[in-house]
Amino acid sequence: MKIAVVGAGAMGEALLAGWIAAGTAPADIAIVDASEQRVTELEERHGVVGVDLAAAAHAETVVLAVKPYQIVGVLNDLRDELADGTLVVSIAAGVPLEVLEGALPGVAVVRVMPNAPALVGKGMAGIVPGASATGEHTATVTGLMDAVGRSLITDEAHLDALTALSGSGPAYLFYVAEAMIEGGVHQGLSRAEATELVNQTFVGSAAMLAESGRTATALREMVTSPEGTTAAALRALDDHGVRAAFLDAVEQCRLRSRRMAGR
Ligand SMILES: NC(=O)C1=CN([C@@H]2O[C@H](COP(=O)(O)OP(=O)(O)OC[C@H]3O[C@@H](n4cnc5c(N)ncnc54)[C@H](OP(=O)(O)O)[C@@H]3O)[C@@H](O)[C@H]2O)C=CC1
Ligand SMILES: O=C(O)[C@@H]1CCC=N1
Repeated sequence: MKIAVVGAGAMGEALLAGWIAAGTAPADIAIVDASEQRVTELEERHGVVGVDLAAAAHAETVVLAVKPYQIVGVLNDLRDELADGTLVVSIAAGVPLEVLEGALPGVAVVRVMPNAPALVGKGMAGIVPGASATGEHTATVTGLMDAVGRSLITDEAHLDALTALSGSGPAYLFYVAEAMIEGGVHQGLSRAEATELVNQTFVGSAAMLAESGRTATALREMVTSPEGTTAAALRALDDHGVRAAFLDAVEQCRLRSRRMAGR
């Protein structure tokens, strides 16, 4: 078994589905979850194999995808079961290497902050290798994350801020999409029409950010005709302090990530 995902919730499923879409055989992926029903659901949906933690501990790479407050319990259960040479990856927000490595002395550990678009091969992940992780371990993790999007090797000191942009960021964008759809409904469009208009506007705008080689500012200016409709809309967003709200949201997210670790 190549990969074991411990905690097959929203992000665990996004990663394993992304890996399968990228060519990993489902039989090479094992899952462990507190809920038997969830295991059966994912076995049926993806063809992966449900195992217990002792079996998962013999995978080449064990990905810990439980909630942050559940990690320590899992680490304690895992410690005596881990096979020699197993690489442990934690995707838990806010749980520092100090805690992970303290619970698994001598084990190669890598911290990763992935994001939900890994599900569709467009993820963005931050990677922080622990003290016992070799270049080969880091390359393994980079390979796993690049298979479902892109990755960046960073310092642990920057991981809370990275979480506040790419980790939680998809939720901010879905929130903006929801609000725009609501705006369209308020202006008389059907919900289906508004949804199609907004979803495709996100797809097109994201493609421009990715492919045009231009900055967000240049692209925003391109849409904003002098004395035009967009300028009127952006003025309303500024009047409502939307930019400041985003600055604060990113800060609150970073602080929450820090607080989760008790730092
Ligand atoms: N959601 C996201 O977009 C992202 C999440 N993350 C990180 O991923 C982790 C998981 O988040 P998310 O997927 O949203 O959370 P979920 O609650 O959806 O997933 C966690 C899963 O782990 C299960 N679980 C709990 N305890 C155990 C255990 N002892 N052994 C095995 N499975 C267990 C849970 O079961 P039950 O519900 O029954 O407790 C649940 O199915 C978090 O640490 C989060 O910080 C990182 C980046 C992005
Ligand atoms: O909301 C959370 O805590 C997780 C971590 C990053 C995205 N979701």
